[in-house]
Amino acid sequence: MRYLAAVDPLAGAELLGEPSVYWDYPPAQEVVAGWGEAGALEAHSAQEAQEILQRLSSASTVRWLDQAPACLPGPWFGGRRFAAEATDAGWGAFGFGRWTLPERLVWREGDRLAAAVFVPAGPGAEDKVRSMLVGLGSKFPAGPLSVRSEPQALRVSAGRSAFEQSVERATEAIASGYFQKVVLARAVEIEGERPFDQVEVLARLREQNPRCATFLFRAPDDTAFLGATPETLCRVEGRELRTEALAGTAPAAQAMELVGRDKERREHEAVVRYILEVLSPLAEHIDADAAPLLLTLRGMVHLRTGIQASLREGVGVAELVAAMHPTPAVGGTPSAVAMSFLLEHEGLDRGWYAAPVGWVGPGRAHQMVALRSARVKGAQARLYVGAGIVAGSKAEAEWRETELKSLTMARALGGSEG
Ligand SMILES: C=C(O[C@@H]1C=C(C(=O)O)C=C[C@H]1O)C(=O)O
Repeated sequence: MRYLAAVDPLAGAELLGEPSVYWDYPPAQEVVAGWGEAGALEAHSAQEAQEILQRLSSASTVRWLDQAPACLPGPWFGGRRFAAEATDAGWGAFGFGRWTLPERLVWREGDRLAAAVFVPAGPGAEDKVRSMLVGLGSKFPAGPLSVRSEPQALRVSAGRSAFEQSVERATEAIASGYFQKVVLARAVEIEGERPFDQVEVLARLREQNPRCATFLFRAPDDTAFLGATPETLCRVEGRELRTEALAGTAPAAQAMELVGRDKERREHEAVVRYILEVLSPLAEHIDADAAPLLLTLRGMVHLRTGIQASLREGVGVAELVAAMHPTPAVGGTPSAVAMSFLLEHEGLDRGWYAAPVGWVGPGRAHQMVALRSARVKGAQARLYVGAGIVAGSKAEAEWRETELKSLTMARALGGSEG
């Protein structure tokens, strides 16, 4: 690795083109961009995904020529599907799960940027790494990325009546006692006047959503999955775990009422209870906030309960993801019944939406729940949004909530500041 005289990993796009991965989470000062692919691991099932996470988090998969960096976010980046059943060919290249080791990686370390280059081991590898690193250092743009393009008009299509019908079906099933909560999602098809400039979309997402993780993962067919999500599934540092329950939503103007609303409190409590329950066999000690606080985002607020734990020996990101996903913030309660309801009635292949995405390295990992996100190829974007349904949910209000959530991506895709 070497340090760069530069300030913004994303500015590397001016030299290297669209990145293959991007991850920017200001609350933990994780900012990293990657180009190319020195290695990739693909999972075909939840079991294989777990094995890959286990392997990437237990021992170093790379050999550093000099000192290993202390707080690199990565070096592996990827995600997995929400559920196994795949019906949308647009997700095909992402596989069930996929993790990549970029060829070039640039990240923030304190107030500096660091860079690393990875190549497959073999004769001449060391020389290649050193010369690529020198090349990267001498050409990497020094300033921040400048956003240039004009806002563009978007053509948007979404199926309101189908969504509202599913909400009604869900509230009936809840009233009949089949389950207590289910999170219903829908897709919004968006077409731009010209191909989306993914780098600019990322730049706007990070600027407009400083409390979220702005992310991008690129599949081998060049389809990108990107977004700005507020929800951490698990952040692991050795034996220390940080997680959260994030559920219950209101427009920003109704922030003060949200804490007292019964329906939103029930939606939220379902998530807190579930997380505490699944963590209990995995942790020596768990600490949860006594009551939810407001998490304020652009235009909306959520109820958030912060949860920390000391993990038992041998428990890492792989065991956590296997136990926690899907939480009732994106699935439902009881989980298995809600998941089969989704399979039957949601009529949507969520792909990587609402599933764990993030980075992983030896003993450290950060997995977030991929919300407020879209699959983008050329001028086409397929955006995903959902809302928690409990007893008392009204179809129209849930529709409005998903509309509100869709603005995070729509604003960034259209280039508007609003
Ligand atoms: C499902 C989404 O968000 C989730 C559902 C929420 C809710 O129902 O209140 C709030 C935050 C997220 O846990 C989404 O953004 O698509």
